[in-house]
Amino acid sequence: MKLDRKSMLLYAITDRTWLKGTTLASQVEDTIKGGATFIQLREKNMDFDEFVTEAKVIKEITDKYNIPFVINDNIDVALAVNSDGVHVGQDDMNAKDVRKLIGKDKIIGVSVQTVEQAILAEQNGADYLGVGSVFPTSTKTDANYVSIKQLKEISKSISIPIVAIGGINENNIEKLRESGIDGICVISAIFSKPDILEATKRLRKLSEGIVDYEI
Ligand SMILES: Cc1ncc(COP(=O)(O)OP(=O)(O)O)c(N)n1
Ligand SMILES: Cc1nc(C(=O)O)sc1CCOP(=O)(O)O
Repeated sequence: MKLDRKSMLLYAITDRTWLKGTTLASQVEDTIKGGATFIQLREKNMDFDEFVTEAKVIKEITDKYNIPFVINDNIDVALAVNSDGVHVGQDDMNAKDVRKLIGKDKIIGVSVQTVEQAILAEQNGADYLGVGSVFPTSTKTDANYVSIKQLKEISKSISIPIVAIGGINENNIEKLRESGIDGICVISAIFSKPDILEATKRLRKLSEGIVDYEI
């Protein structure tokens, strides 16, 4: 799948913390109906078989709506379900080695916190970058803070699309205007909400207002 910059607009990462009797699949479908443009399946405590089973279910939904779907960290799961790609962090395999495993047509996203990491990730063949944490977050306890100034420097230093991540919500998204990002990436601002579809709709409208390309 070729990555369209506009598909970065509202990037949702899954989290089962707030399932509240429903399924992750129905939550993912709600967020897509509300306007999410990209889905990442992030599972930190799941064995391979269960992860693959879950990923297949989510992929059916993202395929139905033609939304890019990547797997967090686990390249074997990405290969097993033929996801559109993978997202890796600084402590994971680098993009060059990931590319050798998943092939030239897949999407590789890389998390970065510095200009140096961003330039290297682009040189290594990353298709997009996730930059954060731009605000305090309780979703990822080991996240490193990246200022808006650093975010702007990173966006100026590379030509691949970037999303900001970490603690972004309806009240602070405006601070990301003119930071050079192609979209926002959120977990709790969508999945912790009682009405995921409506929360996504509001974030979608707000994210359309802060990016500098035509929707
Ligand atoms: C789009 C996006 N950006 C950043 C991250 C964080 O990735 P990483 O640093 O590997 O941390 P974990 O998500 O693995 O805890 C991400 N997942 N997605
Ligand atoms: C998964 C993740 N990565 C981050 C990074 O800084 O790289 S922050 C983060 C958590 C994002 O969740 P929320 O939108 O609930 O703050």
